[in-house]
Amino acid sequence: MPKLLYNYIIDLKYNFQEILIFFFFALLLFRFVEYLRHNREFFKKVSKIHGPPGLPIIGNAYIFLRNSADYMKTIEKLYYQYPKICKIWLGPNKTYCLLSDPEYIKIVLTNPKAIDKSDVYETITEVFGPGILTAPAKIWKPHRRAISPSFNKNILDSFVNIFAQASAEFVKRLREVGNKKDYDWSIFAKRYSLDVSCKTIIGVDLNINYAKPRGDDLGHAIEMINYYGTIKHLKVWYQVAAIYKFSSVKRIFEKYTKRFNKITTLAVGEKLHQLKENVDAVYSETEEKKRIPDLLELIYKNPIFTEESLIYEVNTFLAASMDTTGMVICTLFIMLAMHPDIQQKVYDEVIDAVGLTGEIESSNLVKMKYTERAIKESLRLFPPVVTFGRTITEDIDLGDIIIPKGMMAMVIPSILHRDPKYWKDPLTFNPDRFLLEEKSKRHPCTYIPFSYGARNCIGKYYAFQNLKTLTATVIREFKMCTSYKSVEEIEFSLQAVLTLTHGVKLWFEPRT
Ligand code: HEM
Repeated sequence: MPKLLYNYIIDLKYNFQEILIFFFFALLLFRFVEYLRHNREFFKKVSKIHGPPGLPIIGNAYIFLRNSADYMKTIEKLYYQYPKICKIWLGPNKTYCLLSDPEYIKIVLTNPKAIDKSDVYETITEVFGPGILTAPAKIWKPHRRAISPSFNKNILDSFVNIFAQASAEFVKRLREVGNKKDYDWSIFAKRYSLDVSCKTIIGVDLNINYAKPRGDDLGHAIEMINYYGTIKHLKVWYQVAAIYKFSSVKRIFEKYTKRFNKITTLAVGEKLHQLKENVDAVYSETEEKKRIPDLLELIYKNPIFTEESLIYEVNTFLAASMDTTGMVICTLFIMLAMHPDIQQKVYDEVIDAVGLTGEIESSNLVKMKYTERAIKESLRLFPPVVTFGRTITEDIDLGDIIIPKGMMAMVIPSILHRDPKYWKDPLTFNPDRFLLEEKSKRHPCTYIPFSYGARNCIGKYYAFQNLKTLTATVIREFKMCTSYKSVEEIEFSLQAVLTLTHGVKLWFEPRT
């Protein structure tokens, strides 16, 4: 090839590359300008909400390029730096407002324009399907209506028997390993919680393994899903589909998602088969009295549910109850261990209500008012659901400011519950904050461990009955001890459910 022609082709090739690059950036700029023009109204409204200055395209994402323990500190800083409401940009389609004013929180959480969940729940939906925790408003409404009657007081009180039996198993295990100081009690507590959930929700015993927690598939799968789901969400680079697609995080996450779904699909399928076979079963009066129908049995006949949607709901209940309740068990026991005087009061109340060996029933749980206040105070300092969010589907007027349609509202109970503006000596563990006369002095949205409004936690009463039963069973036989000295020492990180950074430093000494 003559040299001249060769040079000409090389030049053309490079020019062609330059032209391509030029067009690529021109297109990007054009799309960005179009995006700004199209969303002019939105940006105008958003600009009235204060927040940290953002960079073009990535907004405030640069602030969060750290690990999840630092995320909490960064968000806390923003919470106090921009009072009442703070705007946070995490890219062109991710505009959040962090709400810290209780009245704003109430307006949003009770607003029909804020029923849909925010993008924080995408990963949970991927795993568990659109159960009522994550479902969009049009599925959520009829499903919640159909499920709610099964969460009535009588039915949940009938579960106390199951909680008491499982608590006795828990205590049996404590007798064997309770004095171990380096034992991972969070796994143990979560196994207890999963065990009772399987028995009350699907009515099956999946042989949740207390003795060898890591060997049990279902519980381990949920933990892995939580862990890798959080990594996926918090590490900004995994938001780039191409990076996530080829990552080991995706591979492991999918492996455990499959494992979890295989187990629950099988269990629900078998249970539905059994229910359909026994549909005409007639029970004698005494049998009927003894029978404790599980939640699946109570809802499966409703025609709005398909077998697939029942699996989604069961998945949701298992996931929503295991880690939350498990974590409260740990933080409540740590708090009691750290405050021997309060532990003694709970012990005295339990002995008054049920004696040293009496059976625990719903009728004596009602008497445990101080224990209930201790659980509430523990939920104040350590709300297991660290954050929750809503997508705003129409503009919401907060009185002095508007949250525009398309924004996502976030609430962080773990920060709100320690805000000195609403809580005197916020880091002091004091169950008497929940005496009626004290409670009536506060705005209802200064304390929201179970959220607020139509999409609040459906399992709140269930959780209290369960926690009271377990606490009463354990405290009758053991003194709870911890090496934590103060609330300040107990750090936690921002995962789907609160996780203690330095572990659960608990052990149990038999009462003699
Ligand atoms: C102490 C334990 C618990 C805490 C702190 C807790 C907390 C919460 C919170 C904060 C929400 C709202 C999340 C949001 O707004 O996005 C929620 C929703 C939910 N929780 Fe719980 N939960 C607990 C136990 C349970 C239990 C035991 C069950 C089931 C047996 C359960 C089932 C649900 C369900 C199904 C939802 C979704 C409700 C809806 O959107 O209609 N939770 N929970």
